[in-house]
Amino acid sequence: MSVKITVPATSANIGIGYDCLGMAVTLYSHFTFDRADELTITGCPEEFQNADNLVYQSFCAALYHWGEKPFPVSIHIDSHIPVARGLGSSSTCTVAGIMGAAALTGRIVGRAEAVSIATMMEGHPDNVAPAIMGSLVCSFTPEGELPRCIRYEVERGLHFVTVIPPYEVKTEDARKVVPQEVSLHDAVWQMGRISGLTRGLETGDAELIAAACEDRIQEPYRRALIPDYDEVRRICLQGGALTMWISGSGSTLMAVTNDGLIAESLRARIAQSFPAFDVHVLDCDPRGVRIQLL
Ligand SMILES: Nc1ncnc2c1ncn2[C@@H]1O[C@H](COP(=O)(O)OP(=O)(O)OP(=O)(O)O)[C@@H](O)[C@H]1O
Ligand SMILES: N[C@@H](CCO)C(=O)O
Repeated sequence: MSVKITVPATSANIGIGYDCLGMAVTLYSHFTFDRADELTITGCPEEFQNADNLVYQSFCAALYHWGEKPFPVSIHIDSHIPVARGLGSSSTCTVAGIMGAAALTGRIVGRAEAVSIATMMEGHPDNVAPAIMGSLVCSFTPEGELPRCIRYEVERGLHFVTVIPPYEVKTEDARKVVPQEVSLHDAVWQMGRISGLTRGLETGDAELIAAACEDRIQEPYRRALIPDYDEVRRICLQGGALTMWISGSGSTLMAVTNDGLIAESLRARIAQSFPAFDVHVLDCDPRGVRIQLL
């Protein structure tokens, strides 16, 4: 029996919600698992075709967590999510490993358990929670407890123009430029806006989305790591986008519109100005991870 696990890309932070907000989008990685005589991994760069592969590491860690011994598998990866661009490629591997292990051993896993195991592996829930649960998720972890996840529906008429530069921004480097302390004024600034943005995305309130999505914690510092940030932002906002944020730790930039034609026009305009970039019009994925028996 083969098992196919499909995991959506995720955009962490959504600008204003550093390390706590994340949204699943309609770009996917597919992972096919089979029991085998020895470990084989195909479909990914050669550097990842070994036992250190994050999917296999996560597969083994999940089995250990359930008190079971790892066993050899063949894993085939068919990923449409670029690596180290701020679209949660590592989370797709983590989530796939857990769900592949569960499916091959006939284990039923709920969202809370999957998020909690995946958060232990990833260190933070902002990508793995929406990758598992779909939609927009706000998460936090009370001291010594499991992560709590609040899931919001996202208005179906919103479109996300996803601009993927050909260069990486390493999460480690992007975290170094974020100041460790914020002023009380900026903390208040963020709190009001995070509530405004989640409600805006839920209801599709264009004015609220545009007004609320202005981050003071990370984006003012991280924009300098993305050489084309200013020009892409100028094109998007002048072209009618409601807002634009850095997806995860970058380098991907994501603009929001409630007008499908503006989304298509922006995609074409950016593709024309930046021929080396990949540009997609994505929607919010409401389902999260899927399991298929082949
Ligand atoms: N197809 C793959 N096969 C094996 N490992 C992968 C694959 N895709 C991603 N990875 C792992 O994930 C790492 C990239 O994770 P990183 O957190 O830097 O970026 P990201 O998850 O793409 O972006 P972000 O966390 O900002 O959203 C790679 O170095 C590799 O270890
Ligand atoms: N919240 C994380 C996402 C990247 O993994 C960050 O912005 O650094």
